[in-house]
Amino acid sequence: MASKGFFTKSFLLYHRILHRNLSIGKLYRRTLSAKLPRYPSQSTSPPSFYDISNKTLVIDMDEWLLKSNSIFPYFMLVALEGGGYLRGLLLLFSYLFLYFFASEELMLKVMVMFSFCGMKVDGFRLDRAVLPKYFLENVGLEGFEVLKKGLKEAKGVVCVSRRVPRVMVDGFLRDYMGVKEIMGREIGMKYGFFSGVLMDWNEDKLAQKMEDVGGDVMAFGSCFGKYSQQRPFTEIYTTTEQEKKNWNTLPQDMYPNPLVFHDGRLAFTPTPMATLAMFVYLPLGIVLSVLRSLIFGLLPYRLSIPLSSLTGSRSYLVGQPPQYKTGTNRAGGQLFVCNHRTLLDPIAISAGLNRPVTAVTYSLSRLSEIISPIQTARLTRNKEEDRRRMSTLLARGDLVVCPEGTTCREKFLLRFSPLFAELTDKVVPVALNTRVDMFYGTSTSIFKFMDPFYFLMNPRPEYWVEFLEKVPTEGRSIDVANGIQRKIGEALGFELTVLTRKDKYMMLAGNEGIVKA
Ligand SMILES: O=P(O)(O)OC[C@H](O)CO
Repeated sequence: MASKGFFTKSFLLYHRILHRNLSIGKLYRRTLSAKLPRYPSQSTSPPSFYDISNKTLVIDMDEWLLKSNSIFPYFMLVALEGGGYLRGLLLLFSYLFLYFFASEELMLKVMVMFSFCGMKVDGFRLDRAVLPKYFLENVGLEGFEVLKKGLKEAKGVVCVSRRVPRVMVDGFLRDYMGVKEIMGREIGMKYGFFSGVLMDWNEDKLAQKMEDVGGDVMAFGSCFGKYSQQRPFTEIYTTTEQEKKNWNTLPQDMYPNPLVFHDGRLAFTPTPMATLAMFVYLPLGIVLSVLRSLIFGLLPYRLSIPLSSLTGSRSYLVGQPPQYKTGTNRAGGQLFVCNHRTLLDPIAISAGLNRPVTAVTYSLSRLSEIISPIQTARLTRNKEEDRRRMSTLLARGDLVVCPEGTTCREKFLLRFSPLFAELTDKVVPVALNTRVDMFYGTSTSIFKFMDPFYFLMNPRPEYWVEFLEKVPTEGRSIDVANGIQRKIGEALGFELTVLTRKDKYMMLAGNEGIVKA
């Protein structure tokens, strides 16, 4: 009897909490939007946005900066990239289940729980390595203009994330938007792990922060309760999701800091439906990946290229591959110098030439070496030793070198290490590009050996190979290397940088990317 009473009470309590979450949460949002003045979406700047030198801007990231209010994809990225497929699947099912009856707050708490519970705090880098790309792709130009003006002219700018926890937005706001004052909800931690419990929003902390920064406060996106009651804001601007649909997306060339590096396997925004589609496709993707690996590993190119195109992959050869001819070089073979998109670059070049080549690498897993259809040789990062190894290989036949030393996913070229220019009289620059639609075939994680399989797991992976005019290697090797970087950059329309492998690994993985020889 007692237990029956207990269950009845528990059920009623559960029902009351659910009902409160369900109705109050939604009502609050409606009242909030209805009360506040709207920022007309067709206007390029808010009405009295002239002199803001004595003002503090409080910008709600979710409501004002981002175009779409849907935050599920960011949690799915954390779950999949930080936890794995099982965690992703749990998050997806719980979301789909709760979608029809839970309040926004309840959904948020569940998403945080499934994405973070048990994840290590130390070394959590998803906010810097993975999430910024997706936030950037969702920034509305109109909202961004306000932030940009604020950062340039206002007394202070505080960016607030009321829904997405601070630990997820910090890297994006700090590294890519240039915001220094960031406030968001915290996630509980215990013994160095995230507990997955989402803490309540701390209005007092925000009020204190605004007091510290000083000046009149202008709010964008949402009203900030306590503070505005004590000291009314000078202006409040809000907008609706419907209005934001008409906003423009921030173009890539307007990113305050360019997105050169990012990590993570997913190459699409994991909305609930897109994630579901990926899970359904996954078994077929694995079969395709194995099949394509076997095709390229066992068959000659004249058969493997048409056969793999039957499986959906595409390769394009632009320009005429150089004729097989030795003599002009001091060494025996030709030296092909390419930009680096994936581990499969040398194979793509070999297929374009329709003859075997040797590839030099810095960090190839044993598995990749074993299954590689072309010969590979390791470099050591010791200049003299690498020069000796490359010269020996070049004397034996054609050699492919990727002087960037690491892959780059975006339209940028990293610094070209000049050692290759000291080996031979002429080199053949090769411009490479790839396209993936579901998974990236590169990573900085410990599962790097899976990189080529992920590339081949895409429904329609694509490779472009363009052989450029031979270039003489006269003059200083660094000038030759820069000249070839420029030529490849022009061919691809990519931007040149002086960034290195070390820069990439420091940013994405927190190490220098050094692999034992
Ligand atoms: O895995 P990445 O992107 O560091 O590139 C690996 C290169 O192939 C090293 O030679």
